[in-house]
Amino acid sequence: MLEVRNLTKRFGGLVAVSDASLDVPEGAIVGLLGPNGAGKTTCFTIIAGFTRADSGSVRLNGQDITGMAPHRICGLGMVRTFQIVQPFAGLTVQENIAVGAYLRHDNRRDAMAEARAIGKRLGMGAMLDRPASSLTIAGRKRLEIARALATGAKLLLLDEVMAGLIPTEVTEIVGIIRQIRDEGHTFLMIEHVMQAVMSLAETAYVLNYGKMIAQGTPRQLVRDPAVVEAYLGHGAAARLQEAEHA
Ligand SMILES: Nc1ncnc2c1ncn2[C@@H]1O[C@H](COP(=O)(O)OP(=O)(O)OP(=O)(O)O)[C@@H](O)[C@H]1O
Repeated sequence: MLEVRNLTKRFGGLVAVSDASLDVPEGAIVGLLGPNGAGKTTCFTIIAGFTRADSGSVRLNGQDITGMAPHRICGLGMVRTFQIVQPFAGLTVQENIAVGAYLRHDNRRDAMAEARAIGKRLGMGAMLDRPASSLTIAGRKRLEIARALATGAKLLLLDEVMAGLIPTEVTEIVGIIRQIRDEGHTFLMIEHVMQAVMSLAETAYVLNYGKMIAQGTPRQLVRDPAVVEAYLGHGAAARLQEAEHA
């Protein structure tokens, strides 16, 4: 469904993303992992059309969307969420979700009806008429997913939707993502919460200093010495093995 090939993005002298490629098959949940500053969010901003890459290409359902504007990409069925969730504080939760729905509905009544249905599906029924400013972090993360879903996009790029949540809230969002996938959606997700990655992603990619250093099942990746060293530093894999055998 999504084919990303050889993306490179420089900020001055810093190569934030370097020749990175990945694939997301339809119906999959794919993880994008890596330590802080590895280039994950920059990859998302390029894929979703918010930044232009210096080189490389992005194809969605076979169509070349490289350099296309975010709203056009969204219209073709792919949308991203943001790590720092910023709802329209003066609008209700339902009105915030409706902002996404206006992409495919040109009148308020239909957009609001769609927003209500999606909010209920995501367990937000009791919050719909409250101002978005009253939501907890967990509520805001749900709202972010709801707003993305309301656009009608089938491929969702989730940027750290579990960050800042307590374990029971993580479990709830994991359940919601699984439910949305079963209803016919596909996910590429940046995630640091390993409990969520382990239980959701069938496959994941690991970025380090902008380069894709590994791909595999989450279980394979946590045992991959290159991945362990990317997170814990040079020599960490050997030290961990020694400690295990001591
Ligand atoms: N607009 C920008 N201008 C200059 N440097 C940038 C810009 N955006 C990102 N960077 C740099 O590019 C590198 C990759 O950043 P990015 O936010 O993509 O990493 P990340 O893997 O998403 O990190 P995190 O897990 O901390 O969110 C970092 O060194 C960052 O400081």
